[in-house]
Amino acid sequence: MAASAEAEKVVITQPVTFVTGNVKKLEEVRAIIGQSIPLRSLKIDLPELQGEPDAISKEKARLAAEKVKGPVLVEDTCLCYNALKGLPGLNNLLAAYEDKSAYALCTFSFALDAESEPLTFLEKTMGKIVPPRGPKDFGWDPIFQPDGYEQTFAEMPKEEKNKISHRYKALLLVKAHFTDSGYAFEIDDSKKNEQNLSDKIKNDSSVENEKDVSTPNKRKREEDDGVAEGTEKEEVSGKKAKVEEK
Ligand SMILES: O=c1[nH]c(=O)c2ncn([C@@H]3O[C@H](COP(=O)(O)OP(=O)(O)OP(=O)(O)O)[C@@H](O)[C@H]3O)c2[nH]1
Ligand SMILES: [Mg+2]
Repeated sequence: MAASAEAEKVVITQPVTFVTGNVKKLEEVRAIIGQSIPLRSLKIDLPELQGEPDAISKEKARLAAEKVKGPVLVEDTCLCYNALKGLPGLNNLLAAYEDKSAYALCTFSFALDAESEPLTFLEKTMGKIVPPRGPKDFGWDPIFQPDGYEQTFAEMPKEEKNKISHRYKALLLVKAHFTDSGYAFEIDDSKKNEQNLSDKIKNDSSVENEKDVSTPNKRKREEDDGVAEGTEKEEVSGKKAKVEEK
């Protein structure tokens, strides 16, 4: 168990593990959260789930908490087109529609442990789809221009995107929850400097490296997102990995 209830406060004895395979996301989450929540990261394979964003996110958090055996944060983001009734879709599908408005939807879920009901935090940033402008190193950033701005997310300095993005707004809710919840982090000195859970990962089959089980499409997306093989060694070391038992 990562946490135990004590009168009003909940003691958390290990950093929150942000489970993601996306290095660009991780960079932004780290920049936005700063030192406000003790955080480490882990890339593990979780099934691609179908359904409503909050239900998908909760289930993803539950599965992640089972594997990590401690508090986890997970995130899913999609670009939703109003012309397609909020459905995520491909950019060229939108060419047939006059309405280019869209929103970036970001859903975080936090689970204290595998037994606790995950909490979900959802936010959006409104904007429109434009022909690509700016660096192409993060997903759809070049084609999304937020309302009130002349630049696409890709053209903006990172600090600017991180002040207005879907991810920033959703993380504000996460941070507010941590402030209000009475969580008390009491982390061993040995765990304090642990940036990535991979520091503690050993060879085993219970947590697979995502790269081993990627489908070709997922691998293509990972390459687009800059997390293809060899670019994220600090996140997961070894072919197969296991979270060390507490
Ligand atoms: O231009 C972008 N700006 C963003 O701010 C952003 N956030 C996510 N994405 C992309 O949307 C797809 C599904 O995202 P997604 O939430 O399923 O992520 P993922 O599967 O890559 O990682 P994870 O689920 O392991 O955390 C992936 O291609 C992500 O790269 C973004 N693209
Ligand atoms: Mg995903």
